[in-house]
Amino acid sequence: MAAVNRDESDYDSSSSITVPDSSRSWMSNLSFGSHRSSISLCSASETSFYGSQLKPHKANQAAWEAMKRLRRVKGQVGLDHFRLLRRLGSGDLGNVYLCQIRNPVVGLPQCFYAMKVVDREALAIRKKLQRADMEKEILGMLDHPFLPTLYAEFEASHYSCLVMEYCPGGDLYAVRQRQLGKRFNISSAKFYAAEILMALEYLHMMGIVYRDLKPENVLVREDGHIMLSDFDLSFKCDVVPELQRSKPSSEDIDNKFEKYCLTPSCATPMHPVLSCFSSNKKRVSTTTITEHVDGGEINPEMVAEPINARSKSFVGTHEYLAPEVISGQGHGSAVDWWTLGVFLYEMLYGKTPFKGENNEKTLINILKQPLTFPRIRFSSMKEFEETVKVQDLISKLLVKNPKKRIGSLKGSVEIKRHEFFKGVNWALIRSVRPPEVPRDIFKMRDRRVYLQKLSKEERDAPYQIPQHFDYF
Ligand SMILES: Nc1ncnc2c1ncn2[C@@H]1O[C@H](COP(=O)(O)OP(=O)(O)OP(=O)(O)O)[C@@H](O)[C@H]1O
Repeated sequence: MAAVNRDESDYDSSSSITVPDSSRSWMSNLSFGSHRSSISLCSASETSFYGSQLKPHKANQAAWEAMKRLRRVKGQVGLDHFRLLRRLGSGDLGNVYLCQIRNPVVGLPQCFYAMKVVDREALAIRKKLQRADMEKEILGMLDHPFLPTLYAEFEASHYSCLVMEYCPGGDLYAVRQRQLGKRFNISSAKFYAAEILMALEYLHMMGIVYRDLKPENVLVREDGHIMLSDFDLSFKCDVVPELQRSKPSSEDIDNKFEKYCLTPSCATPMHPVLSCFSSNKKRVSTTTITEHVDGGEINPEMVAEPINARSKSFVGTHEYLAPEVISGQGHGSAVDWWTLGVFLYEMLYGKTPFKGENNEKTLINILKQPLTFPRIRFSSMKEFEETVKVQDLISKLLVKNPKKRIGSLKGSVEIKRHEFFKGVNWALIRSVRPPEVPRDIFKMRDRRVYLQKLSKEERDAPYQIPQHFDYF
């Protein structure tokens, strides 16, 4: 997702430390069609539809039902079935539009969707097509309340279109700017961190390392709960379930790490993001079930962590890069726990922990500078106690050595057990009232603007791909 005033990088690493040119940014403004005079008016064709797969958590949702009915009636879902209302934002890969189904399904409320439109020709020239394809593949796999649902995907001319859930609450970077002192209070930060932790846990279980956690990529849904977005920097590997009967020693883990981490295809530098994407059975990652003997009782515990998945790509946002990404030594799922630490820090203190005067200094700080926290005044004993706990968690997440970082052995389970999250009802968190619910704003502003009735002519007119995708 496009960041506001935040420098980002997508440099491929070599095995040495690379300090990229601070002026380079991967938020270049791709404007569809601005460089081409015409686009052929071929009809949109649906390449595949993930709706045919089960998305159990969406079973009763109107937006999902409307899409299923559309597919049933039309056979295929394509661009001409949607009305694009406005551009929601743009990123390195494409533009995202707010849209609705052109002829609403009788009996169902008219729903909004977000459509990500990617110009495949332009991306091919920029050698970023594989990223877009990976994002599409990952989105198609997801079925989780805090992750995007891909309702439909199709191609229209040389554009690739992904129809997803629309999040009217903006991103957490923007939400933070509205808070008093541009900082969240501890309980709000805990809520958002807990939901993100659940989303990361699910991704890791699926063998996906997210790699791009930052407030700009955390969108707020209509009900105030979060949705992680933007998977074009993620990497995916095979997850092989494994039953682990005893707690592994750190030596075992180190051995495993050595054994799997640098298989040739994984270690190939200059092959960004996709270096771990191909299915290579040697690059085993694990879904582990451990049994703990605690006071004579065995407490089986599900641990899913692609610990052994490795990539050497230099991707991410400078301030959020983990030390092992910068040093190019190969990284795995522990990078997501590092970014969770940076995220929590930014939520609470309104800045990231290692930011330097420029990108180069930031990277050096990440590698060398010890973690410190700003001094703050406490308004209550409870706030003091909570601060001690959250600072302890952040310190454990921001351990520079990935093998010693919390979460690197048993994944999310270790983090969920931390004192800071004590009392969080993980199973019911999606039913908890979020700190902010954008529904009211949505009702007042967006609905008035976007729920205008279409005339019959408008509804019936066939959709034509505009010369420039921005004009609609
Ligand atoms: N589901 C959504 N609901 C509302 N707005 C969205 C949604 N998805 C994306 N956006 C908006 O569109 C912008 C661009 O989206 P996104 O980050 O997915 O594009 P991208 O090309 O992958 O970006 P990046 O350069 O970060 O890789 C976001 O900043 C956000 O404002």
